[in-house]
Parts: sequence; structure tokens; C-alpha cells
Amino acid sequence: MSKIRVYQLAKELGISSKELIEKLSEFGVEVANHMSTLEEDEASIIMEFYDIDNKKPKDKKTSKKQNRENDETKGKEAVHEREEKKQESPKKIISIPEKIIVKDLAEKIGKSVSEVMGKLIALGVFATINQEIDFDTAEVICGDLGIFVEKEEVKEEVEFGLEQEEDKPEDLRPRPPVITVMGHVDHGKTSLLDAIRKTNVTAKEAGGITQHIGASEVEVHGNKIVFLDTPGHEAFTSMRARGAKVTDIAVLVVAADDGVMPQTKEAINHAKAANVPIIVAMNKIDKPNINPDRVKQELAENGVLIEEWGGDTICVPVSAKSGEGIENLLEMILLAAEMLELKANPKRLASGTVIEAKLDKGRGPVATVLVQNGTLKIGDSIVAGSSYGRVRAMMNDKGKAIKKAGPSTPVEILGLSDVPEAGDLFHAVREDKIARQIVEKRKLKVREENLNATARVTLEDLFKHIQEGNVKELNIIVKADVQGSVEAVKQSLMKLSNDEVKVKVIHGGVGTITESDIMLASASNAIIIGFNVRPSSTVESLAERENVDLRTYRIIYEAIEDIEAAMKGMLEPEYKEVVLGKTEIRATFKVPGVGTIGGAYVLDGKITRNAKIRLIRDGIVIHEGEISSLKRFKDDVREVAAGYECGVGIANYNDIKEGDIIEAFVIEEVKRG
Ligand SMILES: Nc1nc2c(ncn2[C@@H]2O[C@H](COP(=O)(O)OP(=O)(O)OP(=O)(O)O)[C@@H](O)[C@H]2O)c(=O)[nH]1
Repeated sequence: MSKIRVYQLAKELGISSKELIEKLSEFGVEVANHMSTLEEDEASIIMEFYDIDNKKPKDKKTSKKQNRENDETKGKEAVHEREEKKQESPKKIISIPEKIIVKDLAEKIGKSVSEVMGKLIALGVFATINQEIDFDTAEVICGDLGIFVEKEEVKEEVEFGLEQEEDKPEDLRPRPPVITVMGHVDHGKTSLLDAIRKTNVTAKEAGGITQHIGASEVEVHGNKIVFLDTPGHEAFTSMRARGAKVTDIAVLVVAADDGVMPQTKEAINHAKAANVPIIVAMNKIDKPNINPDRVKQELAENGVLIEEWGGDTICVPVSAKSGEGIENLLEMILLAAEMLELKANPKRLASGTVIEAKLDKGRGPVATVLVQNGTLKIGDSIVAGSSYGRVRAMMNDKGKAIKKAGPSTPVEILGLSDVPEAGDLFHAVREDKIARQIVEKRKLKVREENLNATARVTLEDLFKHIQEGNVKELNIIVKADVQGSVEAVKQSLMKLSNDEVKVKVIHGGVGTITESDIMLASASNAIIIGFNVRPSSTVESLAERENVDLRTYRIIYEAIEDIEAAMKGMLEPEYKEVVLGKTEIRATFKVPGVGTIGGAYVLDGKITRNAKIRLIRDGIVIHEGEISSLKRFKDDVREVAAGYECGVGIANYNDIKEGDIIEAFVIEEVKRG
């Protein structure tokens, strides 16, 4: 038997937890309450005392005969109890939340409040009728009352009314397909999108200027098709990674003169992984020396078998340059969409995905959203990722203000509190309050996750995170003494990006490392790099508390080397710096033939004669070197501890001023575990 909770053991013994707690106390085992855990030996003392079969305390004087009689009666009772169970209806399991108010629990399980409270008191829990009890306690009480309960999975959606009820079949209407264009670089994705939009410019839209909002609608014989403007499988997959499923059909652009290339293969795999059907647009057919058959062969080799070769993938020859085949491609898209029977319910509250978002100086947060179900209207309260608000204005892809947007409509919206991220899902909700509550809850969750130290990136374990696929972006904050260094570091760091990890400098600035830098790093899981700047002790301890990896360097290339090595899993910090303490210069004295000596006070830690030091003025390192003399009164000393005064001389350095801080440190070898 392993560890067991008091209430569980009480249940096994068929006694109340209160009774068990009292009994445990008699045996010298003090427990706090019914939820306390008992060690194996503690539990076995009690098990020995109680006869588990009888569920009664053992009476040592009971004769064997009596025991036999007891057994017989017990047998009879058991048979009777069986018979009784047969007549009972099957037990229902009641779902209750993580926390529940006493009277709500009573109502839920169909018992009187006094009955529930009675059980609570028996457990040693003195809760009032309006007080909350946790699931574990509720489970025990319900168990005593012969009711099975299970923990309710409270989904945010359900809690806040985002619950997606099944649409009724009669409410469903056909909706336009949403297309992503993918393919190898230079095979003509952008040209194809442009050509498609051009074929669609009607005389009414004079000048044919298409507003760039992240997605555009084209109309073919009265049917709409929506194209996402950001071509490429990276955008497609990054959305998908965020849980958004936006694309109905992928158009795979393959240049007829080039064939299947590495990114074509990637695009195929990404579309397949998402279960999105592919239509091949064989582009550049206007060019001489093309070989469509070879391209089809290569496609087949990569798992895309086109119709004329017995497969089910449509292949349309096109030229984005001359416009040839574009109409045909659009018709084929409509045909394929028809097969998919895409439907949505325009009657419900809108939901969909954020396609693009930015902060506009004049208009505030601007987001392009694709409505995927329901109808979005001006004035609707919405929540998108960690932002919420009311739709103040809506604009379609032609730049026209609109009042409502149905399924498969891309619209630019104004009115959000913050800039959401591409790939965030959005929902219209019944009232502002709900939107706000959802966002507050989401932000709290993000913060909690960020506080989870194990999720933090440090250079030491960066490689491991990369290999496990946990890190796709390495966020870095750069602080330096001069702007030139900030820029230089930023540039060099960004160049370290590779296929697996994007190195991103999320913030850079001149000056010492501040508390706000630490909080930014903490919220964005970033590493802080400082050049010739030192954090104050307060900032250092905040970094420690927030588990932020903070590193300071004197030479730029050393930082770059460290990060590069960390990304390759070869970081070998054989030595590390250990700060001994900080000493403040309170006066200076010129000593002829020696130089400037600082009259100093050790603020924290200690200063030692053989330590290395750096001289810090207003958070900026102005000198790094060694101590030339350390004295208390007239005597040379090896070290001076916090709270004592001393005289400090710095080797070959005289520019010491009142208020300067001397940070003493030693270099220690790091034992790599
Ligand atoms: N002859 C000919 N050239 C084309 C055609 N389509 C595109 N091009 C040319 O091919 C080159 C690449 O086209 P893009 O549309 O920029 O290709 P892309 O796939 O969007 O490229 P990235 O955006 O860089 O990935 C450009 O020089 C186009 O003018 C076509 O149908 N015929």
C-alpha cells in the first residue's frame, strides 16, 4: 500500500473522516484534516486496529464463535444488499466544478443543504451555506451520500458563453472557399495573385486599386473566392501552429520551366499535413523550352498525382504574365470548392481568424479578420487573442466601409484594445463584459505560464529547447553604453537566425539594465545582453527571481560567439563570474606617488584584495581592472566586509569619483553537469 489520504482511508474503513482523525490522534498521528496524506506505516497501524472486513473496531475479546456468527450474518446481509442493488437504477455521475458553493452543491446533487452541511461538519470542515468548497471535499461528501461525481472540465468557451453550439442543418448556407497560394521562390506566387486580382477588376472600381488588407475577394460568374494575400507555406503553417484553420484549398504554383523544387516539396508536405486539397497551377507556360510532362512526373514522385495521370489533383496550365489560363484556374477552384460543400451559418455570432494586425498611428489597432462562421456587425463586442473591443468600423478588401460581414469575408476592423497576432482566433460575444473577462483570464494564463521557470530559455539549455522544438524564436534584449553598440549587436545577432531558430532582438537601448527590461524579458521569454553596463543589485535579484538569463559582456563578438555556440549546443562556459560585493566611493584622496585613493564603504558582500573589479558610474562600467591597495586605517587587509569602511586604490587608474560603485568579482570554474 502506498500513501493514502485520510478521507480515502476512512472511506475504505467505512467510517467518517472525523472518526478516523480522532483515532489517528489516539495513535499519536496528528493530521490537519481529511485531505492530509498518511504514510504507509501510519495507515497500516489503523488498518490493523480496524477489521477491514467488519468495518468495526476489532474487539480482541470477541470469541471465534462470535466471529463465525458475525461472518454468517454478514454473508446474509451481503446477499440482501445485492438484491437491493439490482432494483436500483444505474448510478448517475454528476459533474461538478473545481470549486462549488455549498448550497449549489446541495442543489446539484439533489440533497438538502443541512444534509450536505452535516457531512461537511463530520469531515471537520466548517463551511457556511454560501462558502466555496473544493472538488476533493465535495467528492468525499458525495461519496458518503452515495453519489458519484466527476470534475467538470470548465472550458473558457463554455464559461463565457463562447460555446460553439452545433449549427442546425437548415441554418447552413454555402460559403466561398478560402485559398492560399504556395510554391517555390520565384515560381510566380505573387505574380499569380496579382494576375488573379487584375482579371477581377470591374469597371466600377475605377483605377482598380486593390486595398491591401491581408486577403482579397474575387468574383467569378457571380461566385466569390477569397485569396489570402501572404503567399507561402510558412504563413500558412504559422497560422496552423496557432490553431487556426483558414485555408480550404492550396494552390501550388510550379514553374513549368523549373519543376518541383525544395520549397515545392515543403509546400506539398505542409498542405498534406493540414489535409488541405491541392490544385496545381503550372505557371510560366508562355516561356519557351518548358517541359510540362517532366513537371507532372516530378509531382507524381512527390505524391501529387494529377488527374490525367489517374490521380485526383487538378493541374491548370497558366501564365501569370499573359493571363492565359487564369480564368480556367478560378473555375477549377470553384469546382473543387463545390466538392468540399463548404457551408457556414450566417445567423450566429461571428467567429474566425485574425489574418493580419498592426498598430496604426491614427486609427489605433487595426486587424484584418476572416469571418469563418456567423456574421460580424458594426457594434459587436469581440475578443481576439489577448485583445477585445467593439467593432467601430469595418472595411472590405476594396476599401469600402461595410456594416456587416458574413462567412468567408475578409474585413479590416477598428476598435480593438490591443494589436492581436496573426493566427489568433476571434469571437463575437454577447456583451463587452464577457469579452473583457475572457481577455483578463487569458492574460493571467499567459503570465502564469511565463512565470513557470522551467519554460524559461537560458543560453545553457537553448540547444536542448531547440532540439525539442520548444524554441522557434530566441528573443533577446540588448542594452549598451552607446547606441552604436546596440545597433552593431542587433545586426550581428539577427544574422545568427537559421532554419530552426529566428533570433529576434525585441528591444534595444542605451543605458543600464532596468527592472522594466527584466519584466519585458520575463514576459517574452527573452535573454538580456548588456555591454559595458551593469544592473543594480535590485535589478539583479529581480532577474534571479524571474529566472531571466542576464549576461554582461565587454566585447561584442564574445556575446555573438556565446549565442552562436548556444544555438549549436556547444556553449561551454568553463568559467563564470561570481560577484563578491559592491563598495561605494564616498570620498577621494590624492596620494603623492601613489595616485587617487577612494575612501569607500562596503554596501554588500565584501571586497577582497585579489579580486577583479569594475568601476561603475550611473550604471555604466567605466573601468575594469584590479585593486592596487586595500586598507583599513593604515593597515593592508585581505578583505573588508559589508558595513565597514576602507581605502581602495585601483591599479593604473585614477579617475575615481564620489558616488562611484566598485563591484568586486572573481572568476570561478563552472562544473558542467
Ligand atoms: N515569363 C513569365 N514570368 C513569370 C510568370 N510569373 C512570374 N514570372 C516572373 O517570375 C519572377 C518571380 O515571380 P514572383 O511572382 O515574384 O514569384 P514568387 O513566387 O512570388 O516569389 P517570392 O515572392 O520571392 O517567393 C518574376 O520575375 C516574374 O515576373 C509567368 O507566367 N511567365
